[in-house]
Amino acid sequence: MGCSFSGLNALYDAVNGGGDVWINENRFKIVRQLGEGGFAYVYLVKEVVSDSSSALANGLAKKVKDPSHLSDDRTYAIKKVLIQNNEQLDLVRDEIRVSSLFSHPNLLPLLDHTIISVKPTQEGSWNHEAYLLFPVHLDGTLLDNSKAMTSRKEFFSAPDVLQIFRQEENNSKLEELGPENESKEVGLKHMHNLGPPYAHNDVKPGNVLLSHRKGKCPLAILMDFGSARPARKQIRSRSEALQLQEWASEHCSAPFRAPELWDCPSDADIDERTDIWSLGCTLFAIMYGVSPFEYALGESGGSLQLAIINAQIKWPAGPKQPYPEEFHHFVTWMLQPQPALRPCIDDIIYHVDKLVTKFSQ
Ligand SMILES: Nc1ncnc2c1ncn2[C@@H]1O[C@H](COP(=O)(O)OP(=O)(O)OP(=O)(O)O)[C@@H](O)[C@H]1O
Repeated sequence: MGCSFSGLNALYDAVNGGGDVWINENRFKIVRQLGEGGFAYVYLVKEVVSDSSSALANGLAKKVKDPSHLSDDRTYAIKKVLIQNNEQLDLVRDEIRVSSLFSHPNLLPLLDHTIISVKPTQEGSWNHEAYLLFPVHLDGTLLDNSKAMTSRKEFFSAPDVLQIFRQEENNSKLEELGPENESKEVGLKHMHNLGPPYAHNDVKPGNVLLSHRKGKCPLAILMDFGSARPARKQIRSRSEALQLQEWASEHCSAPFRAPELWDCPSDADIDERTDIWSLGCTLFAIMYGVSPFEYALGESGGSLQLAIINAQIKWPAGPKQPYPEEFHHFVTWMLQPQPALRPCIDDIIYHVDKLVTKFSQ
């Protein structure tokens, strides 16, 4: 993936003037900041078109393959990534390359991107900025939503937990798209079933955007493919194991990180079930607002790594349990510390469908 330098000066001047951002031939006005990450800022933007009557036929519409990704009011999200060295540049290029592999209603699509050089660093090498354009979802992440619930001492209802997790309703849309999309699947299954299978590697409530819909359960959209990689790795030496652990410590959020990524044996077959562990932690967090291991350590603290390696799970006690025992068993099943015994995404979908039948009536 090469850098695009089109519109370089216009883009640089506009951004520094605090006004518009150009991504290739399209111009966007920054409305406000939506969030920020490690080296990134995310803005709500509005596409600027010269002739508003033909807005949806021009500009971005010419660029975006799937018209359902275009917004009626021309608002989008732009993620601006600050790049200081070649390693960071490679990471952004990976994020762009990997994002273009997926097309699924539960995976946030990358609509367009540009990488520009901005100014030389003191050492004389160039700094870059990447601008990534996405559909915008203004109802916050699953983390924002579950934190708000927890602070009000409220819980998602049992059927809502299952619907958010399963996303079945949304996927009936897939069946309308044609036979190749006929199987009811969630976004993660789409990634795990690619050839080769990809792992997201950072499944957590902060990486799931929610979009509320009238009379339906919220649409959950997995984002942030910066850490997604081919999932299957054969580890055959101590140094390969340490390399994997080091990579995971930088890319996989600690409270949601699978045990084999904390303490990898020198002879191990790693696969996409690292994501199933994170999915189990995410389901716990939909119910109780935090990862199970942060919950188990509580205020007294302790080693997160040990709690995870020992699969030390604790359930909220009390006479009024918001969720049936089956939900706890389901989470415990996903949090199987031995990866070879952990279920895969097809098992999860089969099981959650049984729970939906039982608890969503
Ligand atoms: N498409 C979007 N629509 C609405 N808000 C968004 C969108 N993308 C990102 N955000 C907001 O911006 C925040 C940061 O985005 P993102 O997680 O992609 O950045 P990051 O640098 O990869 O973060 P991290 O360092 O946590 O991995 C999100 O938590 C979310 O609140």
